[in-house]
Amino acid sequence: MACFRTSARICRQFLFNNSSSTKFSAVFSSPRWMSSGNYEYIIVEKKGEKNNVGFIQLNRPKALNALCKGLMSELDQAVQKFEKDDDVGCIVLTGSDRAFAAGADIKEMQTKEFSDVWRGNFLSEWDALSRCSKPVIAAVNGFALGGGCEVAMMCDIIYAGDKAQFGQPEITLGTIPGAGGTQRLCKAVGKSKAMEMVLTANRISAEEAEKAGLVSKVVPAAELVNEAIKTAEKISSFSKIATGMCKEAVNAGYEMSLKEGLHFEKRLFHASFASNDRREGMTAFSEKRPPKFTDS
Ligand SMILES: CCCCCCCCCCCCC/C=C/C(=O)SCCNC(=O)CCNC(=O)[C@H](O)C(C)(C)COP(=O)(O)OP(=O)(O)OC[C@H]1O[C@@H](n2cnc3c(N)ncnc32)[C@H](O)[C@@H]1OP(=O)(O)O
Repeated sequence: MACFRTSARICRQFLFNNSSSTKFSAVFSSPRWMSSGNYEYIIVEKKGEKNNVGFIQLNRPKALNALCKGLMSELDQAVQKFEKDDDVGCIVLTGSDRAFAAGADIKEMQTKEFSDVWRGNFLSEWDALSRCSKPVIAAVNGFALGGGCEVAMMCDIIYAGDKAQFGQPEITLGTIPGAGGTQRLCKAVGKSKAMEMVLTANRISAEEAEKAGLVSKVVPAAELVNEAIKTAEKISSFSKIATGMCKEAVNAGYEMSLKEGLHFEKRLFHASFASNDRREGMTAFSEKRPPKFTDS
């Protein structure tokens, strides 16, 4: 509500100063005004004692956070906004108690034809999440199915509430996962479990997901978001250059041979010696005081 009052005040002030209608329409059509926190499908806030955690909550409860075009485009916008925000060191992405996201919007996809998705390269534009240089924690309660599970796997860490369920049920719809479900899932849980999940549409529980390596922590559902924010605050307290390098090195390991990955890691380690934060971190240790990381 506060953000709406601010926007309204800005508009009143602008209108007072600029009476011409062309300028009026410029204000209401300007992307900045539209993306000043007025989202239809998500809630976007900064959280943590130092306001250094970017918090995005999928908020389309009537459709169990089904990933429609509007939601995915708002999610893309919000991730890009936090990517550029120097105060934010880590992002938390969550849904509702009942659903993180029950998949891509089936009703929206139902009428699409092959030529639409092929020529339009459907889904290719929504990659801000997987390209984000800052760590992203998925806090999953309830259903993470299809595209919902895929979005969670685009994140760097998955925390699950104890009632969470993960699955790739696309085969029940006569299709297959289309945003990493056959690729990232395989790397996370191994071929056999991944193949079983995509071929049978069987869901796995939070405990099974943790046992299989898809999830790094299971907590009581009610504590999930706070636990994720706590971890995000800790990550945000470190050097943003070092956390970005850690994320890049781990993800590069997915794509490279061990030899290439070790080389890439070593070169990033060497590069960290060019940062003020590395100098500050090692000096603070020797002087027995907490470091003050300032690189952004
Ligand atoms: C930075 C940008 C990032 C973006 C990333 C982009 C990529 C990611 C997205 C693209 C992925 C492409 C490939 C993926 C494809 C899919 O995901 S296909 C869908 C896979 N999911 C499913 O098959 C699950 C479908 N839902 C269900 O099986 C059930 O709803 C349920 C989850 C088991 C819950 O059942 P129940 O408790 O009985 O509730 P319902 O009555 O079924 O549902 C409540 C309402 O929600 C609607 N709904 C649920 N899921 C969807 C959905 N996937 N799409 C659209 N709508 C859905 C459901 O229809 C109900 O609504 P009403 O009918 O209006 O009451």
